Amino acid sequence: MITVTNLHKSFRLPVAAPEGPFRGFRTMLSRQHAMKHAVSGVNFTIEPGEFVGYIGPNGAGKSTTIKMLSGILHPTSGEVRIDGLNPHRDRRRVARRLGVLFGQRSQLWWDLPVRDSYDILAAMYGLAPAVKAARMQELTELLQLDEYIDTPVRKLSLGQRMRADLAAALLHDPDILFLDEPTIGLDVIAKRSIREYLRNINVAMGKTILLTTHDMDDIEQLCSRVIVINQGTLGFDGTIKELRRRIGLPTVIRVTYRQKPALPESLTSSHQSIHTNHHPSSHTQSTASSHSAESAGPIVEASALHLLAFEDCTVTIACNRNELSAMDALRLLEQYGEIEDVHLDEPNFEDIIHTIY
Ligand SMILES: Nc1ncnc2c1ncn2[C@@H]1O[C@H](COP(=O)(O)OP(=O)(O)OP(=O)(O)O)[C@@H](O)[C@H]1O
Repeated sequence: MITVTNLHKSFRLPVAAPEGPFRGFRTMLSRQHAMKHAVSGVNFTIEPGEFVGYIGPNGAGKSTTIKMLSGILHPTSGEVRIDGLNPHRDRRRVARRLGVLFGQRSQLWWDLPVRDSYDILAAMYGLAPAVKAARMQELTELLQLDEYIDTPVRKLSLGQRMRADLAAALLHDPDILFLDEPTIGLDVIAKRSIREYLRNINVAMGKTILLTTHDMDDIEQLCSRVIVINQGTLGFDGTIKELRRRIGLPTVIRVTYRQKPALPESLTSSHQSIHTNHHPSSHTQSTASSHSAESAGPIVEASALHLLAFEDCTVTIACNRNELSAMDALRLLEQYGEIEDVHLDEPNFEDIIHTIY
């Protein structure tokens, strides 16, 4: 189990010297310093087997937290415990339980064939030859290492390099993985396969995973729970479903009737009154959708059903799922004519995140 209690990390930074010649040099010599509070009072607990997304905008404090969790940085105050151990003080014992992957930096030896990096890492972890062989076999099957195991790391594609790094993080069979942007820069196909591996590592191998990423599809497809950090403090900790509910962005429902429906006054009078941050995805764009996309105002008003557009036989409404289920909304709409086609457009997860950053 991972516990983080009132965690703080501040960096002391020199204050920039006034404009003028040799500014950089004068800043270096300056005795004036300011404190940068990268992480301020963060608390969370992660249970064994969880797959948790740790997200936030650039500079939010994600990497700093991961570095404190893995013992690379010492907290200014507060506490981190990995199965009761302090990652800074018990670094060796914690290192055996942890696998870490930094997507932007490889832990493999650049000029050596991939296989040689695993030999070095196995020696560093003191793995017995039989144990190492068994691990390599398992990882080769899981991550298809065969195709490039004898290739120098510098010659691998980014997708292959990420798989090779993932194997390196798993070689000593840690219980916990910290993954910092494991899909960064990958194309759609490579992203899909890395996600598949990660899901397997979590479900089949039972590893606990903490994942930081800027790719909201990673979070939506992999994580059962999401923790949001912004300017060093936690803004949300819960499931994606709870996050959707909390933000309350509307679901857009587009209904096409067989004939032009007779909408009641109460509904038509709600036309134009909607303000939403909802940006429908491209495949659902319609006149009504672009209407809603253009108005980036406050989150939808309290009333349950709002008319966004009414053109010929097509009616587009927004409904707040906290107040009315999509089924109930459809039952209401059914009263005004025979429905031919229905399209449901859930709030885009990117939009939800956008509202809390
Ligand atoms: N060693 C350091 N010295 C000074 N400031 C630092 C140091 N490391 C991080 N910071 C600052 O702390 C803040 C948090 O940085 P951190 O790298 O944790 O953010 P992040 O959420 O991982 O961002 P990104 O998504 O861009 O990687 C930033 O303002 C950063 O400039």
